[in-house]
Amino acid sequence: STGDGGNGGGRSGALSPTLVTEELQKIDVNPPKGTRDFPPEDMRLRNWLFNNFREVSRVYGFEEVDFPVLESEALFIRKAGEEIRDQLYCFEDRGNRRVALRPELTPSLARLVIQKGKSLSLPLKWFAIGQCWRYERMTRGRRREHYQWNMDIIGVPEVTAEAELLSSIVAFFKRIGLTAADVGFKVSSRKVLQEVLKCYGIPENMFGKVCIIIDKIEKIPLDEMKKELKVVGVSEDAIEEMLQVLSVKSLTKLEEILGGGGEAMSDLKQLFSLAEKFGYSDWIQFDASIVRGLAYYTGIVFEMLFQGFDRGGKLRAICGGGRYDRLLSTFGGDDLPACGFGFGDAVIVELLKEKKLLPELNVEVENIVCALDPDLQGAASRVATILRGKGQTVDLVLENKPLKWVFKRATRINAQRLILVGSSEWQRGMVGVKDLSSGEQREVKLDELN
Ligand SMILES: Nc1ccc(Br)nc1
Repeated sequence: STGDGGNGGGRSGALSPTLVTEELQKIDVNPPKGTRDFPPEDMRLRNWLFNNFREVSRVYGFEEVDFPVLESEALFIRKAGEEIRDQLYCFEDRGNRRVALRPELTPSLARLVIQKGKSLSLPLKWFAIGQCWRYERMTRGRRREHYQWNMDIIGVPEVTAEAELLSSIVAFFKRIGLTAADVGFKVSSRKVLQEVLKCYGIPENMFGKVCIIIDKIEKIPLDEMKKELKVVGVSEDAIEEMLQVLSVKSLTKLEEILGGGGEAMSDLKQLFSLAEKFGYSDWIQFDASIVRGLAYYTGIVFEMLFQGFDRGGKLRAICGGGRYDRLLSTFGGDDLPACGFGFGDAVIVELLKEKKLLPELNVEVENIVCALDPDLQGAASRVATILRGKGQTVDLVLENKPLKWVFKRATRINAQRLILVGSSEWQRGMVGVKDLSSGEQREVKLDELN
């Protein structure tokens, strides 16, 4: 530090009375409610997870992007009643601007695409890993931040985009040891319900309202739900058929109800056919019920959509995504076909714990270098620099410590070799090298050290 020894440098020198008072107040050393620290052992797991996200994104030819965690609040204020709006982590900054910590990444991506406009050559295949926020009353004790991996394809109207994204998530699951027996994807299309509603003359602008009511299917008695649907103008027959469709778990059955001519059926058939070619048919199933939560839980209205789930049925959705062709125009841009998913860092870790698939990630270093007396600290620094120049990891002992302490540290940091810089050896251009697994000890010429 180039601290001037003043109060700011935290070094010796007269402390002003205010600092003395402030210094004495004990601060809360825990992170803010709903947030996490990542000490080394947790950071190793997070890096392992994110490196898998990144490796899949790289192999699929996606480019990494990022955006500010702080955005204008207006980016996330869409239709009223959306859960994401109620939980927005928003405030007024010192310039009296309404800002918010991003609750999701897709609106920022849409903003950047609009900003870049015609300068972008389509299709875009972008990925991001970013921290997202929500402000929930802590009564529910849930987290207020998580990290999300997003992959988005902009400019491809065909179902091939959805198929490609699903393939990338399957590739990720396989990389971390999960199989189709552990997880799957429920796939559907909002067009399924739309076609049913259309048959009964329900206008498309009613879709959101109907979804919100249908989403209560497991929370309120059926006749209560039917009553609410009737209030918004859905007939008894339409309700019966909708409920029948919502329980359908196979494309064949769906075709019997909808007939083969509609867009929903052709989209879904194409997706399932592509899944077979990609080799992940075992991972996906049709499930109209996921359409229920469309209208509000993410704010982005998906056309075709998918949701990764654990087959044990104990956990919340692992990931979710789909097509959102109309998002850009909600921000005043020209619409472009868009498709993407979000994958949080919490549920997947819970699942890996349950499956005993969490990796053993120990700290390890190749060398610990120690001067045997204070006059050789410079020599030890030189040895460390030589090894580091060869790309080796080195923990350099920075203080005059007894050997017992050095061995203890070597064990704790899982060092493979101990390099001892002693006076007589150094005179002869040598250092002591001890292999900490075999115990073998030898002298090595400095210029032969590798
Ligand atoms: N959207 C969102 C943000 C933060 C958390 Br934790 N969960 C969901």
